Amino acid sequence: MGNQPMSGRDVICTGLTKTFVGPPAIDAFAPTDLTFRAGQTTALVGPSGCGKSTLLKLIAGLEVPTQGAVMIGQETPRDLARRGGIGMAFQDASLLPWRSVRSNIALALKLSRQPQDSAAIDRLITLVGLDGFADARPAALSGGMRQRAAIARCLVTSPELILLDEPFGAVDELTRARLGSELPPLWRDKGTTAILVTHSIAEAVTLSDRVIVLSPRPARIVADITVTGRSAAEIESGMDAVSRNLRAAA
Ligand SMILES: Nc1ncnc2c1ncn2[C@@H]1O[C@H](COP(=O)(O)OP(=O)(O)OP(=O)(O)O)[C@@H](O)[C@H]1O
Repeated sequence: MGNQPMSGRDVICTGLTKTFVGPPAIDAFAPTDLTFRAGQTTALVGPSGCGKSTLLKLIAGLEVPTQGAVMIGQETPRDLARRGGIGMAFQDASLLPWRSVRSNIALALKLSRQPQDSAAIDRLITLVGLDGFADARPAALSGGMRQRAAIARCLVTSPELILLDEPFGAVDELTRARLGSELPPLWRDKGTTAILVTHSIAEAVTLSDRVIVLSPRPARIVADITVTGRSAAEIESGMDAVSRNLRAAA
């Protein structure tokens, strides 16, 4: 958490499509225009297999669109990722198995050419509830602990854009609730743009400013819901709108 984030810019998807050539050939999306606003947290929800993770990977620069483009200002995702501007925590956590938790997090700083900041690393390790496991290797952690280490790794560089795929999928309910309330302010306060994929309607609404509901594959946007606030009534009304639209799209 050493550096200030790069100035926030919208993430703009224009005419995006993705077809996996197969066999079988799979159209993951209908042509999609979508702008993720700088500094906002947006959740993507939709039925299993509709293309949420594919969209996240296109925005990460890990997949190449069949048509269309993703741009962040004048930069492609690959440009931004190359200079450490994208933090990712994907389902498989992808920590380096031979490195400890601390050293995996430190590596993210090194790769984005930022100074090592052991106090910031320790603070994040505490925040994600991994005190006592800083020197443990990933194999000695549970799936949920690995996910939390990946989230700490993704936040340590203060990237302009963070991408979270089922960030709390393997985490128990209590930890999920704690992380859900303690982590988002960390990126919100820095003006970070965040995009997350989740199957949990409650998680989508409580973590985000906006929820995009996608149809079954090939995914198209069926609803774009603004979460108006964090009061119980506002959260419930957001959850109601998301679940109504999910049912209607099914
Ligand atoms: N590398 C790939 N090669 C071929 N097909 C793929 C590939 N990645 C994803 N797909 C297909 O694209 C479709 C969308 O997959 P994706 O993982 O994006 O869905 P999702 O909405 O994230 O699903 P879930 O909610 O189950 O994680 C699926 O039919 C999947 O089989």
